[in-house]
Amino acid sequence: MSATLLNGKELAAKKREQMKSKIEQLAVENITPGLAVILIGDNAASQSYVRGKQKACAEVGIYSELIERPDSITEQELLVEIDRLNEDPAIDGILVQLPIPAHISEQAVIERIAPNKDVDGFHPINIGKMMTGEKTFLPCTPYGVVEMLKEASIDLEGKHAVIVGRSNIVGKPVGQLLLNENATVTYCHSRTKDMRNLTTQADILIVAIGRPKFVTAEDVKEGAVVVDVGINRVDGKLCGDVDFDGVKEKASYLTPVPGGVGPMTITMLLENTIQSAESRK
Ligand SMILES: Nc1nc2c(c(=O)[nH]1)N[C@@H](CN(C=O)c1ccc(C(=O)N[C@@H](CCC(=O)O)C(=O)O)cc1)CN2
Repeated sequence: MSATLLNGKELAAKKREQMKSKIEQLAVENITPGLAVILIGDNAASQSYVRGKQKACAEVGIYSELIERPDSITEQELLVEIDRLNEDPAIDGILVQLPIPAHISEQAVIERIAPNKDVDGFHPINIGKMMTGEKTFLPCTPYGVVEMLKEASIDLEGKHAVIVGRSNIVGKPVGQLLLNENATVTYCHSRTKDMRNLTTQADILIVAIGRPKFVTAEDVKEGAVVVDVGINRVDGKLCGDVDFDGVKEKASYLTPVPGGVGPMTITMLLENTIQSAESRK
């Protein structure tokens, strides 16, 4: 069997097209959604993701503001910047591009963003709401993963979802979102013993461990749905956390890298920003 590819690039384009009409509706009420992106330092990947966010905003009609600061910025200076944006009525969403320098507390920064402008969905209040199934801003990558599964009409009810990775921005929340969809969820991580015994039981395998080609065909059950959240650069080429060529012969569905989950991350950020602007009404 060769897996059907879950094309995130195509779904992202379709969703962005649909967003344009929502934004036109908001314009009738004199509302232009606004997103502020804070970029610290000169990490090349972060610069590229931020450029992607700005380009996507322009494409659908979201006003975006880029605040660039050097690595030497203090935590206090950054918090003051966030306070200013929290008060700015033209800004519906604020995000600080991660990672940030080690001398700044990531948690302090996340918690300073007003929960009603936290379009990354990282604030503890929004995480709590996600856990209880209340409407809130969902973290963009996990949100994108679930949207891709739904678009392909993949039934999640009662399915065994195994998550490889436990980061705060992907692993933990994607498990929670799948639990909210009535999947049975198991988490694996770097300290898990006999991981293959768990991954081979997965109907749905989500891989976000940050190691190139970590999951191979031997780790996958025949017919499983495999979602690769990894983005690694090896010898100047992008690859995921899944050995694509081997796993595609065993999985029923598989996300490619690039062109899978990545483009959905930015698209769900746009969705959250529009959702925030709609609450101005
Ligand atoms: N504040 C945040 N920081 C980070 C997040 C986040 O959601 N919020 N996620 C990642 C980076 N990220 C968005 O910020 C992101 C990653 C990947 C892509 C993407 O489109 N990837 C492409 C490949 C692009 C390439 O050539 O490198 C793909 O997979 O097809 C978009 C956004 C960490 N930081």
